[in-house]
Amino acid sequence: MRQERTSREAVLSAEGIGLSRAGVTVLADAGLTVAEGEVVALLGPNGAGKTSLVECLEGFQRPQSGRIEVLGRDPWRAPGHWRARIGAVLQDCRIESELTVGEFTAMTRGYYPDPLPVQDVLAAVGLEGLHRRRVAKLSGGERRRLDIAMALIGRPELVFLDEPTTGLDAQARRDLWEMLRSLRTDGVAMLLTTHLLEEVEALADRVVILVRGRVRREGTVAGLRERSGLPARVGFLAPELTGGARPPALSEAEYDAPTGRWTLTTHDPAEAVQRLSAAASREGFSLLDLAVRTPTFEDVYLDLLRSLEVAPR
Ligand SMILES: Nc1ncnc2c1ncn2[C@@H]1O[C@H](COP(=O)(O)OP(=O)(O)OP(=O)(O)O)[C@@H](O)[C@H]1O
Repeated sequence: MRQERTSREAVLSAEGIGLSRAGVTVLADAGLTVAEGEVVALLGPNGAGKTSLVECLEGFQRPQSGRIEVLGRDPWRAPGHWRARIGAVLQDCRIESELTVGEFTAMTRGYYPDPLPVQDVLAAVGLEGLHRRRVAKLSGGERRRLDIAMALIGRPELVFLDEPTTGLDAQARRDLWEMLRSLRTDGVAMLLTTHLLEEVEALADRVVILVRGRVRREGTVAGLRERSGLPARVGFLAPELTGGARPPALSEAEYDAPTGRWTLTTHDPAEAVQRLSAAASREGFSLLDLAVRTPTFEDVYLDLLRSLEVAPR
């Protein structure tokens, strides 16, 4: 497997991680690295072992085998001041408290040696107007923003983000991505676990794909897309052609009778469009609503999973 590496210093590295629970192999020889200022997305189907791997990296689970180093320490044995250098947005951390947002934030600041000012951290997640609101009264999306604020309040060098934008509306999600990108520019490393492939495209420098406890693919979004070899699709309407007798240029095209739409599958969409235009003027048919659809990262990921799930380990 080709790996795209960075020359920046690794803040997190793990190799050969093996973990079994109740006689079930959850992780087998899993490993990954995250460098300073790098966002790595950990992807995989439900039950692949993502949360278990992240819990090992956070020091909440102890693997039976392998080596982990996070900010220079083994997370399982690391002291309390190590934890203050790390932020975590857990899948289900929904804070419950009778305190107000401002009081809760001020209290959390007390756990860190050099925390952000209350106003700054609340403004960063768009909660500055809710300073006096009780935490228990926040909406789902507002609580998620508070989870994120608490993960960032200690100026972490590394942040674990487990489905960070769950429950956020479209604008809040985009605002959070923007904020995470600026943290990355400041050198903060992030390990992102998500099922939202749009989020991966927006944030991740590198993607690690875990299937049945093993890392099966690693690379950039662009690199994985390039290696996928998936074709593009060129679609159009040609009202003069009803799918019966077809010009030679459309011999390989699919025709969908209900919509009247033709689709050509090709690895060279520019050439296909040129060939179609030439055929259309030669044979006298129109090319309406012409659209070229290149594979999305979701197409690439699903295709990869299909090939990995059927392939032997
Ligand atoms: N304590 C445990 N006892 C038994 N099985 C466990 C235990 N913890 C995890 N597992 C199993 O290990 C596998 C990996 O679980 P994990 O939660 O790490 O997956 P995941 O990739 O995070 O899944 P999801 O995307 O659904 O959150 C699952 O099949 C799960 O049932």
